[in-house]
Amino acid sequence: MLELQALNYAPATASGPLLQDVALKADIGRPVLVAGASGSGKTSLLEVIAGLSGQQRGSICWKGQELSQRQRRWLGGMVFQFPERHFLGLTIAQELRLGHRRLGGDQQQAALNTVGLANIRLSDAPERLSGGQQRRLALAVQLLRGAELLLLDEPTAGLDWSVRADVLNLLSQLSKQRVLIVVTHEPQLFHDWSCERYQLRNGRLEPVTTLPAA
Ligand SMILES: Nc1ncnc2c1ncn2[C@@H]1O[C@H](COP(=O)(O)OP(=O)(O)OP(=O)(O)O)[C@@H](O)[C@H]1O
Repeated sequence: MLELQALNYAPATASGPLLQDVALKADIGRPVLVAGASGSGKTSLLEVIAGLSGQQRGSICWKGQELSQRQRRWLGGMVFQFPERHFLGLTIAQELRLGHRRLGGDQQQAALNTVGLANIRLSDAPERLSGGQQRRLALAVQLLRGAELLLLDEPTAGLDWSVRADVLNLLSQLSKQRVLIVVTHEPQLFHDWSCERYQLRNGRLEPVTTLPAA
């Protein structure tokens, strides 16, 4: 459903290519996990897929059609590692309405329930939520937008183990109906996750069959 071919990304401000000859396929029901050390290019990869950056070479196709950078911005539901840098709403309710302008109370509550935020106060500022809750809120906005492609940057970073398990369960559930790509520097946390696994090293992506040691 999503297919990247021979992707090269080399912004003018970098001394060399950040992504080189990247190929990847992702489909509904089969989430993709990309592991990589800090600086290997994980966020750059998601940003190019989401149309926040443009590649120099290669193609990104969705359902067999090549997409422009602008079309990718529309398609991709990016959940940043630090969503608080991207919040626009002054309250949680306003933030949710970015995903759906005429949002009814039931839809709002359903989205919050889905991401495990059933009991938060909608009149609070999004910044009052914990880091893990902020990522869930950002995810709820993308679900309300109806994003068919979810791109998650380090969804487990900085969470304690019990919350991590909830996040992994949530991602598994979401991947049954959407194409999902997760990048992480802690792939060991995903050891029993059913997914396609890749390793990113210095901008080069390789499929992996065994996980690196924890
Ligand atoms: N626009 C840019 N211009 C120059 N260098 C960049 C640009 N974007 C990213 N880089 C550099 O490219 C490398 C890869 O960055 P990227 O953020 O994609 O890595 P990452 O794997 O997500 O790292 P981390 O896990 O630390 O967030 C880093 O060395 C970064 O400083």
